[in-house]
Amino acid sequence: MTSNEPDRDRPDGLDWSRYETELGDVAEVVDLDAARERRQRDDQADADDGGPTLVDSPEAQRKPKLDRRGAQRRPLVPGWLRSSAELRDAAVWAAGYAGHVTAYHALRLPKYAGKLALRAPVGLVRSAGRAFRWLFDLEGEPVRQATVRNENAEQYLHLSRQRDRRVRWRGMVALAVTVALVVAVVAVLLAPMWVRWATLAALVGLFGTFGAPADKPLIDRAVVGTQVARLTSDIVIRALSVLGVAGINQAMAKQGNGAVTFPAPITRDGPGWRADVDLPPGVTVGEVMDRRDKLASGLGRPLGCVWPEGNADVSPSRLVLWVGDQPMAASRQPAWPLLKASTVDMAKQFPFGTDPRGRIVYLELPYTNVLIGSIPGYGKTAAIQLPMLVAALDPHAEVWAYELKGTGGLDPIAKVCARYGSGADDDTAEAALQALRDLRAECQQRAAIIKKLPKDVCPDNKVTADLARRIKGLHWLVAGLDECQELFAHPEFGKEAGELAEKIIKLGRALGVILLLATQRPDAKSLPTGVSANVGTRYCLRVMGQLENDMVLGTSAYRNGIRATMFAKKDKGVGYLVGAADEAQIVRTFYLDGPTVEKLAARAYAARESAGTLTAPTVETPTARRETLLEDTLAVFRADEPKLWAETIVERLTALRPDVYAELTRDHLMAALKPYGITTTQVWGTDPATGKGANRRGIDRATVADAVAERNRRRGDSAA
Ligand SMILES: Nc1ncnc2c1ncn2[C@@H]1O[C@H](COP(=O)(O)OP(=O)(O)OP(=O)(O)O)[C@@H](O)[C@H]1O
Repeated sequence: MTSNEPDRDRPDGLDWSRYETELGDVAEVVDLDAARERRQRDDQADADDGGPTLVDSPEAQRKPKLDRRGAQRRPLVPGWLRSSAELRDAAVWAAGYAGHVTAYHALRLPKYAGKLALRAPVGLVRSAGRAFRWLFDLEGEPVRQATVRNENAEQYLHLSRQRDRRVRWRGMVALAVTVALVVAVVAVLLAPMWVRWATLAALVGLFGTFGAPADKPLIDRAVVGTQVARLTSDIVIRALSVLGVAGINQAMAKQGNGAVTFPAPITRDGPGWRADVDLPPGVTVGEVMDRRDKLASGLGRPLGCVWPEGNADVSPSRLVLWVGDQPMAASRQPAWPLLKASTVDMAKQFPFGTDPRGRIVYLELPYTNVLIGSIPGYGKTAAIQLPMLVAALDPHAEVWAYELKGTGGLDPIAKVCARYGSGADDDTAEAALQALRDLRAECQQRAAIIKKLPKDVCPDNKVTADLARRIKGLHWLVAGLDECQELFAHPEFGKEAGELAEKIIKLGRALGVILLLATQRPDAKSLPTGVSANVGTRYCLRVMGQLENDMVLGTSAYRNGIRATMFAKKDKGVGYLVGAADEAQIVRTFYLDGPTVEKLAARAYAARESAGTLTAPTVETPTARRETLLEDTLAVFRADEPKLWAETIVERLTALRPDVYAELTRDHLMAALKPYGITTTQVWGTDPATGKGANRRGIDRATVADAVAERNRRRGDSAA
């Protein structure tokens, strides 16, 4: 054996003879054929005794073939050109942009003209100077001087001759130009006045341009664009490496940047960049989505620009990363395409929002139910309002709405609702429960109607768009319950409401009854599992935990990487939409402010009026009633009555003005007084019929008196 110790006995420290002997022992002459045979025998023996065998067949080791049948075909025409709404939006943008730039510069024309006039003398002198240098070939002067300094007579002579030749023919050209100029000047002087002015303007423009300082452009910038960094594979890999995902880090430690692969080129996709990424084996897209903020930090972009999504059809580790030029919440959203519509066909899909790439996302109401959830203040009411407005704009659809928080979020559409209730009190909850009971009964009636229809009219045993329009009792019926947790978690009505809602969701779908639910508390108590498990379309805005996420979006949604927990504080109106398409989509709803909703509701009201489908609105009060209601309500209180039951007020009002208040009900009264800030309280009183005392909904006289005073004050202000 060799040793690392040097030989102490020899002067050079090496025992050569020992090394030779050792080498002789190990080195042998190999017979190649014999060795090959031996190896084959050994392999066979290994296989026979269960030793290592080759497990990958030659086919398996070959590079995978491109599966042309299963390959995804790229669209011939880009998406924005295929969608008329997006095309219109792009055209409107282009026209608006061109219009802005034109108007901007048109306004500044006098400024540009003044600048040109100031710069023209400098331009004239510069042009004359250039002409002079050209005429006398002054560019060659330094070279000629150099030949003089070097005393190179032959070279100097050659250059001088060349210069003389040049100056001669350039002189002739200059003479011709001068003559032409003189003729032109005379012609202009003899021409009409406008030609003279036009020539002067052209000359000022020409010399003004020549006279411009290099660092001061003539025209101002009409638009200031922001530079957006390109997304490259290096940037994506760097961002993934800082996420702190153990699987990515380990794979990168072994394979370097090759641990993350890109199955398709990084491309521009809408107003942003799209990167398809294959994460290292064992890493799921969910792990990346959980760290969206770190990803954004690694990419160096605002959080609202970074939208990681999964493509579970390919693999749980296929990440589709879209990085927008602008944060989604800040980017301009097109106007709701139905803003100008006077009527809508509810059977057709309607625009619900836009995805991060700015494309419109559609939702279909028939044959589905909708569940919307989020923590408070992230856009549930705004989201539920859209399908309700669509239903309202279809004059043949019936709309019921209950808003159980009492903030009046759905008040603007109240007048087109066949049933409406708003309040955080037991009465409104009871009214909503009654509505569910009636919906359940409605489902049974509809089932009976459908059963009687001949097969050729109703082959699928379900309400179709045609049947909804033609057959009495089969029209679309859309019922919305905003803040439905108040009903489902109600100690008295909750259980029954949950059971009814589940039945309606299961049955109503095919019968033209569509339930829309919005909740800010998606937990087991406030959202019965039977309801959350059966809803077809789900929209989840920001939530804080996995449980709420899965209650709204469906079991395993969180595990599959569909996580509404990743939405940040600024992502108002942004949520995951599941059930509207094959894939879960990130959608920002179209936001309509109060006055816009009022306008649309007024249009829906008019459409219903002309179609004759206005079902006795519960809130609408005749003009006469609206004018006098406050004073009349105050008048029916006797001086010794600080509070009265609502039904007593209704009785007295009807007695006071039978023509105006003949059809007034307790709910009408409440709804009509609500805009004045008058709400109900529990009032103790005695029932004149039975003589028994009871606690019922009533009104405080002082609040009515305050409302009258406030209204009079406002009228006084506006008159002044
Ligand atoms: N699509 C949207 N785009 C932009 N902002 C939105 C959008 N939707 C909602 N918002 C903003 O979020 C605010 C809250 O919306 P909304 O009242 O619908 O929330 P909510 O979840 O119903 O609240 P709460 O639970 O308190 O009733 C709105 O006032 C609006 O400023």
